[in-house]
Amino acid sequence: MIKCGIIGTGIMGDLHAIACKQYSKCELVSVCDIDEKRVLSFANKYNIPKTYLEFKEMIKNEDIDTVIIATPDYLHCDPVLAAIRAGKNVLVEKPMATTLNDAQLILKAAKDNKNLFMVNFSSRWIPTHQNTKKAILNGEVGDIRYGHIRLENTYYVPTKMLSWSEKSSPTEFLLPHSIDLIRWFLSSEVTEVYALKTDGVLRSLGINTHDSLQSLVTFSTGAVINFETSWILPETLPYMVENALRLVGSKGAIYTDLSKQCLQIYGSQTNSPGSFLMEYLNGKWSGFFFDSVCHFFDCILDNSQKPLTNVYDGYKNTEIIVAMIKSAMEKKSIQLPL
Ligand SMILES: NC(=O)C1=CN([C@@H]2O[C@H](COP(=O)(O)OP(=O)(O)OC[C@H]3O[C@@H](n4cnc5c(N)ncnc54)[C@H](OP(=O)(O)O)[C@@H]3O)[C@@H](O)[C@H]2O)C=CC1
Ligand SMILES: O=C1CO[C@H](CO)[C@@H](O)[C@@H]1O
Repeated sequence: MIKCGIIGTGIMGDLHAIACKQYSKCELVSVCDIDEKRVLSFANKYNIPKTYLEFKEMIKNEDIDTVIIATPDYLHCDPVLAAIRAGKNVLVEKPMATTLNDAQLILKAAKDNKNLFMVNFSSRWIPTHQNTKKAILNGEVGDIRYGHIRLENTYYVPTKMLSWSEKSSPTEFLLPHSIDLIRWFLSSEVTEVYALKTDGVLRSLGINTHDSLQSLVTFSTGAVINFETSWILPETLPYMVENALRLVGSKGAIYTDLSKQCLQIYGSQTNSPGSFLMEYLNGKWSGFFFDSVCHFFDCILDNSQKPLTNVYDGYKNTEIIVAMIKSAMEKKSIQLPL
């Protein structure tokens, strides 16, 4: 039986708790948040016996062997290091870290640890992306030569959903998914990035971060992929996440468009509700986020299974994000590794 503790009781903490509760071999033993009212009501909602306001107190206990970290983007490093050093299995939300220094510390700590470490790059569990990977591996489109991937949010995300948006950015919040997918699809590392960002719309609303970033990224195979992200799509869109890609290979091309999630409802309003992150269907929870968390648990219980994403993926991902932001700030191309 996995004995798990969750750090962070926000939007993602909720989904992790639901996944823990549904996984038959996981017991949700403890939960931590800096907000006392929130942690108590969370524990009450999910029937979790122990609550903490300080993650070090929770982690040092022997009553858990596994820790899930769902704190804001810029607050992953300290709980991750504490959990690794205490010998726990660790699942950390994306991005693994937002600075190269934090990513290096985590890489080193996780390499020295025998327990499981996974970064929740949950997009790899989206069936469309699994099939994209399969098609590339089967050689259906030849070698990927160039392409475009975009992942963007409406204003809702930085202005209403996240209380910490100015301590992150669309680049740090959204591009971890796009970067992880393309590294995975191409089985190749980035050698150079050139990025440009736009600024001003969010800052005029008092949110001190950039609005959008576009980056031309060269991979060691020679492929060049254009990454695009933004936090200023209009809220009148029927969905919150714009999500599409096109990869052109030597023998064909792959197109995906997940923005409308195949469901459009035209009632008094236009609506395209998400239907595959995590949904309660036919009496149980399912969806790609649920599948990625279950995969982590499966790997803990069966050590012949290796997690699909590891600390090195997390490290390279942060390195690329840092390089993109540096490139956009300095208006010059950046060679990798940093
Ligand atoms: N894998 C995926 O598909 C997705 C992953 N994410 C990632 O999940 C992470 C969490 O995002 P989200 O749930 O939206 O954020 P939220 O702000 O909703 O939740 C974060 C929670 O962590 C709490 N917190 C902050 N510092 C600490 C601390 N030191 N100890 C314990 N708790 C703390 C916050 O408290 P307070 O509010 O009081 O500061 C808040 O309750 C982010 O890194 C995000 O990028 C997000 C969306 C999808
Ligand atoms: O990680 C993520 C950030 O939030 C987005 C929604 O705004 C998700 O699409 C994405 O999975």
